[in-house]
Amino acid sequence: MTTPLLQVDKIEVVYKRVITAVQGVTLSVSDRQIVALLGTNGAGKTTTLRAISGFLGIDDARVTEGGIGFMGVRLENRPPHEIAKRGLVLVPERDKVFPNLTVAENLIAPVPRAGATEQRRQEEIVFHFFPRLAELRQRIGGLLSGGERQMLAIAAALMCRPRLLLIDELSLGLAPVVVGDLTRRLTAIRDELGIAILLVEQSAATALEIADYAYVMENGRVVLDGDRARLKGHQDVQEFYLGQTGSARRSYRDVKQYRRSRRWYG
Ligand SMILES: Nc1ncnc2c1ncn2[C@@H]1O[C@H](COP(=O)(O)OP(=O)(O)OP(=O)(O)O)[C@@H](O)[C@H]1O
Repeated sequence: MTTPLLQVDKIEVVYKRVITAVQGVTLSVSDRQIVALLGTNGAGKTTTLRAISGFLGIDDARVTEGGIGFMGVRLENRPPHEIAKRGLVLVPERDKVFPNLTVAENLIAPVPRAGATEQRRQEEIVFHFFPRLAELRQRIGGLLSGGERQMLAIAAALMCRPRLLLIDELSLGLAPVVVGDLTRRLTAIRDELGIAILLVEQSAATALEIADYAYVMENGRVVLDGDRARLKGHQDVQEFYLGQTGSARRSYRDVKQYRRSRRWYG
């Protein structure tokens, strides 16, 4: 069996020394794989992504148990710039682009020390996947639509030549047609550049369109995982995350508690 690119092993994350947000989370991403992290509000998805990308410190949080390995190197509690330098780049949920910089300036902002030739070469690659951004080169970030902003954020991350792209909430606030367009481009980026992607999503329907494998989190733990086919066919996922209700209406809580006790103890 090949070693995964990213291996998160039983991590616990604690905010402000008292609030445990993530407990015993184990997940892995292999080379060229698209993996989704699903779950409702407060499940611990963003915290997990921040733990992987090193952005816990700004919220006074730490990985207090377990470990995070990336290409054989332990990265838990390392600073974000060190993690990014190793090829693990985050597209955050908020503050994705610099509103006062143009698209072109936003693109070179993450790689200020790269030479002009290298910057142009990377820009060409980025414009191949997002031709719309080439048309918008001189537009300032603050005037872009939500979809264009998401494109620019992914493009700026690509300028750093990542091995693994971490995307927090790809679809949030975007129209389905825009999301469909973005997911097709992400698949192309994976196929053509061989970049692996870890995607945090509240919309299971979006994530399961493109993910090879997915984990479902609840209350800081992974409660379910499997390949796309398994999760799409799983009754809990269909009912509570894909919104396909069965004939008998049951309460979310009752069904979940019954299933979970069956899964864990039965
Ligand atoms: N800065 C913080 N300080 C204290 N607790 C926090 C902080 N950020 C998140 N938490 C707590 O950690 C838990 C997990 O939150 P997290 O944001 O990781 O969930 P999520 O699955 O990403 O949800 P959402 O989709 O709403 O962002 C929640 O209980 C939340 O209250």
